Amino acid sequence: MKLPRRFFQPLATGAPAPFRELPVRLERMIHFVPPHNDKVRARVPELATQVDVVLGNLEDAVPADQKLAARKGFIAMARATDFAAAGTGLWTRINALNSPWILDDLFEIVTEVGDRLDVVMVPKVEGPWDIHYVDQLLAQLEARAGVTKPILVHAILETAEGVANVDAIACASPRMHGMSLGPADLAASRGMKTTRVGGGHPDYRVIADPSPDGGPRAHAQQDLWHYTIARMVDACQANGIKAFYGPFGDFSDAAACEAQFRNAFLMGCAGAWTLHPSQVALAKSVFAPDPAEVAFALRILEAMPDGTGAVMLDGKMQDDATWKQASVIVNLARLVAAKDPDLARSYGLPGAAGG
Ligand SMILES: CC(C)(COP(=O)(O)OP(=O)(O)OC[C@H]1O[C@@H](n2cnc3c(N)ncnc32)[C@H](O)[C@@H]1OP(=O)(O)O)[C@@H](O)C(=O)NCCC(=O)NCCSC(=O)C[C@](C)(O)C(=O)O
Ligand SMILES: [Mg+2]
Repeated sequence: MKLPRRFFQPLATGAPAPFRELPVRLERMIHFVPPHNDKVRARVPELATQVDVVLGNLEDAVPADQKLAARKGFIAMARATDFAAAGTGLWTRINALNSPWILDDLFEIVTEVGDRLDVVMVPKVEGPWDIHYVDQLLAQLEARAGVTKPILVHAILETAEGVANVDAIACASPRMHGMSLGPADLAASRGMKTTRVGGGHPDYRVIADPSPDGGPRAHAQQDLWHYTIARMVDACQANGIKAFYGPFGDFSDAAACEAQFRNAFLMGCAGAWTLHPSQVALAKSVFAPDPAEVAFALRILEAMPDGTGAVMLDGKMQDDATWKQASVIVNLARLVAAKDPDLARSYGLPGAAGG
């Protein structure tokens, strides 16, 4: 273990000092763009005004013979749009650490557009050693390219070993931005018997006891991802970083996507991935608090100005702990309101222009 005093020191001479606190940003959706696809890439300037994060994907879903085109396409799209001015994050998902592409992914991207890049998403992270490797390499490349803002690292939790090491991954470096669930690779790694990208399975359920009359037995489908999301959220929140639900692959089933996103939101996740334009509106509506919840949370804060004591609101006891829950909701609502004038109005909170 590194000594605490050395934790925040840059890992290369000339590299920027790591952030002490994560920049506070609204990240309801991480929108995946295939950068080798010229048609989709042409839409990026418009997308940048509609989503919170644009991610250029270099890893799975990019054919092996298109890997170099995807990397070049990402560099071109990073240059073509001023994401920072739009208040939109620019991320890339690099290839896996054991692949033939990762070194050039990082070398070329940090050298060419490192000053525009907010976060590098690292797939198939198995343990803190993977984060240490990327951390050191990024510091060397930042120093060489003269990058002044530290590039953050986001891990995908998508192997059984990664889940076993989730706590150590979350605190492996001050560069850690957060983590996302990778349900497809995780299913394969665990030997789960599914063929889906996220979401539930009709056979994963509990059923009621047989009834004496032999009638049909009630049953309820359970959430295959509950355990992993809970572990991920605890590991992330304990270390002051953010947890995200990952992808939902059935674009035709908006209701199931919404339910999975909402469970993750209620459990503590900050956002989810959007792989198709149809999922953007879903993520926007799910990962912002409900106006009625915000109104009630504001009443709690108002009723307990210093956050201590016990009061009754509508027959419900409020105390220091519900005040903290209310603060989580109101702080998120303020972040959303600053970006979304319609929601600002429905929350009764000041928007970007202060009105
Ligand atoms: C699946 C695909 C090929 C279907 O693309 P399509 O063109 O066949 O679909 P469409 O329904 O016909 O598309 C409608 C329109 O939207 C456009 N479009 C379509 N997608 C996008 C997009 N993302 N962003 C912006 N625009 C998009 C598309 O170009 C088209 O435009 P048009 O109306 O002008 O013709 C396409 O949606 C796509 O490439 N999406 C991203 C896929 C991806 O990144 N997958 C990897 C992440 S999931 C993962 O890796 C797992 C994980 C974590 O690792 C683990 O669990 O293990
Ligand atoms: Mg994967």
